[in-house]
Amino acid sequence: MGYLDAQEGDAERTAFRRAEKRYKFYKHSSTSARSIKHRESVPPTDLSDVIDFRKIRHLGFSTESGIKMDDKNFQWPVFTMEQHPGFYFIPEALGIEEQMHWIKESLTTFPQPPNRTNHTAVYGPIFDLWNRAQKDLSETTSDNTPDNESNKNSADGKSYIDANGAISGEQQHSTSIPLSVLLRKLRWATLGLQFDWSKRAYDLSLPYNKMPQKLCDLASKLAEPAMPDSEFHAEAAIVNYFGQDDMLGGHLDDMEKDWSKPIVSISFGCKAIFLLGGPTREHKPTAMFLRSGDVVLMAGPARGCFHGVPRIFVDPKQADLPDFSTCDPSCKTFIDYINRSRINLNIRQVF
Ligand SMILES: O=C(O)CCC(=O)C(=O)O
Ligand SMILES: [Fe+2]
Repeated sequence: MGYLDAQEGDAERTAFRRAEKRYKFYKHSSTSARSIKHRESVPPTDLSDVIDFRKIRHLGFSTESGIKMDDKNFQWPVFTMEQHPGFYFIPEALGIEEQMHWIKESLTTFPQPPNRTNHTAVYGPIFDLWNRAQKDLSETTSDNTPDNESNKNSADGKSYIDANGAISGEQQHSTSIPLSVLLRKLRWATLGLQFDWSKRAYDLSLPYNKMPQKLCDLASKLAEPAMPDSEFHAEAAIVNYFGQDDMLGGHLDDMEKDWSKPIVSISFGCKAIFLLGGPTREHKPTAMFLRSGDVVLMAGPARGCFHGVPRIFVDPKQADLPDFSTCDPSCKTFIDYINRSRINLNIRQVF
C-alpha cells in the first residue's frame, strides 16, 4: 500500500510524524548486547493522552473538553469532537458473533478474485488463500517459517507459489514461497469497485463483484449519524490486515466524489491507536484507541484530515480482545489469527 509506512528521515519533521514516532512499536526481540542497550534507551509508550471512548462511554462522562455523546437519536451512543467536525466514534457497535462473521469473511471471501490484494500484482489471482494456508499450517507441526524461505526443502507437505502464480505441492524454485507465508503477508484486499494503489484511483476497467448486500446494509445503518437525511450506498471497501509491526502511515482518503458521504470504518481484533489530524501534517493529531467492534465515521471536513494507525497492541495483556471463545468450534483458526492481528474494514460510497 502506497502510504503504509512513514518515510524514514521524515520522522521528526511534522506534528503528525512526531505523533507516529511517539506511539509506534519499538522492537526489543533480540537479546544481543546492542538490543539490550537499545531497550534501556526506549521508555514504555506514554498512553496518557490517548482518548478512550469506550471508557468514557462506561463512565458516562468525559474530562476531555469538546467531546459530546448522543445516545438518543441513534441505535448506538455516538461520540463527536468539537475540534474534528464530521468525525464520529461509535464504541462497541458490533457484537461478538457479528464481529466473528466479518473476521471470517475478511479472511476467506474478501481476498478472493476478482478482488485484488497486495499479492495480486506479484502472483496474479490466488484462490482460496486462507483454506490452502490453513491446510499447510495444520499439516506442519510448527510454523516457525522465516521470511526468507529460499533454502527450505521441498518435501515438507506445504503448498508453494512461484513468481508466475503457479501453486504446487513442492517447492519448484528457490524463490517459491509457502502459501502460509503469503497469508501472513496479506496486507490489504479491495472489494466492490477496485482501487489501484499505484495510481491512487478507482480503476473502473478492472473486473469486480458487487459489494455483498449484507455489508451494504450494515454500512448504511452505521453511516446514519453522519447522514441522517439521506442513504449511504456502499460501492467499495478496503480491508487492511495488520500484524504487530505493521502501521498505516498518515494519509488522506480523497478519491471519492462526495465528501458528505462518510467513510465507514470498522475495527476487528487487537487494539490499535488511531491518529486523527488536520488538513496538513503540521496539525497535531488527536490519538484515540480503536478496539474490536468499534466504528469510526469520517465525513465532510473530517474527510480532508490526515489520519493513520501507528500502533497495534498484539500483546495479550494490552490487546483488549473480546472473548471469542463463546463462538462455535469452527472459529478456532480465525480466533488464532485475530488474537495476534487486527483487521480494519473501511467502506466507501465512490460516486
Ligand atoms: O485501520 C484503520 O483504522 C484506518 C484505515 C484507513 O484509514 C484506510 O484504509 O484508509
Ligand atoms: Fe484512511
